[in-house]
Amino acid sequence: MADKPTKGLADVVAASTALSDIDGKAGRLFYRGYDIHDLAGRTTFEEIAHLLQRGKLPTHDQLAEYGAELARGRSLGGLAENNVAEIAEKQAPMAALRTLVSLSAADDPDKNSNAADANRRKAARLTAQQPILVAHYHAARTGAEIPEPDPELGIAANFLLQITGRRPSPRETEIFDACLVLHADHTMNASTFAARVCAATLSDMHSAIVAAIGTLKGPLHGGANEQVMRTLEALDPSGVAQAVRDKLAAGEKIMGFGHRVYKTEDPRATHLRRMSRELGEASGDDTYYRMSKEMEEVVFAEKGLYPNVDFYAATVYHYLGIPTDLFTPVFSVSRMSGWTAHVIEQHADNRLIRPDSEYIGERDQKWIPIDER
Ligand SMILES: CC(=O)SCCNC(=O)CCNC(=O)[C@H](O)C(C)(C)COP(=O)(O)OP(=O)(O)OC[C@H]1O[C@@H](n2cnc3c(N)ncnc32)[C@H](O)[C@@H]1OP(=O)(O)O
Ligand SMILES: O=C([O-])CC(=O)C(=O)O
Repeated sequence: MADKPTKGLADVVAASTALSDIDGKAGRLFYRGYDIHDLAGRTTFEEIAHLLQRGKLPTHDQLAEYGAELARGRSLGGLAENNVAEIAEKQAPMAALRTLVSLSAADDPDKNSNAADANRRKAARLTAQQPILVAHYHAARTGAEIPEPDPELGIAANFLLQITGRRPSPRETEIFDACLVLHADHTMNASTFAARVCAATLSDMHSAIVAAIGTLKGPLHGGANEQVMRTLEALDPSGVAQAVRDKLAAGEKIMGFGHRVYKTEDPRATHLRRMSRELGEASGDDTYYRMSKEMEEVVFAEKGLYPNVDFYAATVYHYLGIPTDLFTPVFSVSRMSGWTAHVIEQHADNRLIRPDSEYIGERDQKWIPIDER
């Protein structure tokens, strides 16, 4: 046993996985051995969810079958559906999703089983339901009519349709699909680790996903994409460089920069930067893209830090018309495919995850009766 803990478990190998792999020095990411650069823009999110949850990139027939399973699985359980309005009144989006997924467990036909086939079915249902939960939440708080999912469209296009009320263009769909592909899995990130710790007690998949959602929510993890947009909105476009230098000088962290594993450019940021630029230019006002580029240059010059996946995702989502407080929920729509695959993997070859701790408190304390303390 190591004598000293590694703060934040940095560099500790906490699990074996066949799902994703990162080369942090070279800036490379693989899903089941496929380079993310070969997948983004060429495969749909549904294909990636199939790859992660079912082990292989699907054939046309397998994809049609999986797509039908997703379509059947997206109806929300009565408990979640009947309570979404009150939840939307009282909870911010990520807290609401945590609650709604917990409620949806009650209506899942496989809720009492961790068997492999039950887990596979639950993984598909959770993946299908997450975008619908976000859309229902958004409709409940805005009072908007939620368009029915179009059976001709995939998860990416249907999500944009339901959130914006407008049918996305083919290029917008392609870009958003690529975003979902890019966020699907990422080795032992904090939310996935939380899911695996929960699953390793032989608790059920919904409980593990609730743990994961609560973990993704934090601004040091998935919550950073929303904070990136809030930072951009608060900055004066003509004073970006100085404002960033001032924040750094004051010891503030700049959201969307830095990563535990990547020591060079995050390969996903390369795609997201390009997409942000394209959408910004197409919108006729690429101010936020240009501000982001300037921030990137200053943060690199001052701290040698690279943008992570959350940085350019923020402006991409903004240009796609997604409300800022739904950016982290969008992350959860994608990462659901990876989380559920990790729960399947954990249950298939399980051992309780229970690390040790270093005791740093007082020792040899003398007990004193309460009246004498
Ligand atoms: C999907 C994702 O989860 S991607 C990450 C999303 N999170 C963010 O964008 C939040 C901002 N970034 C960060 O807080 C960190 O870089 C993390 C959480 C991503 C990684 O954290 P760690 O590996 O623990 O690195 P840690 O926070 O210890 O940073 C190391 C050093 O770099 C500095 N640093 C790291 N990130 C940043 C940042 N974004 N801005 C300014 N300084 C930073 C730290 O202050 C620290 O400096 P010090 O050694 O002088 O104290
Ligand atoms: O891997 C991490 O630490 C954070 C994460 O989820 C990602 O970058 O996608």
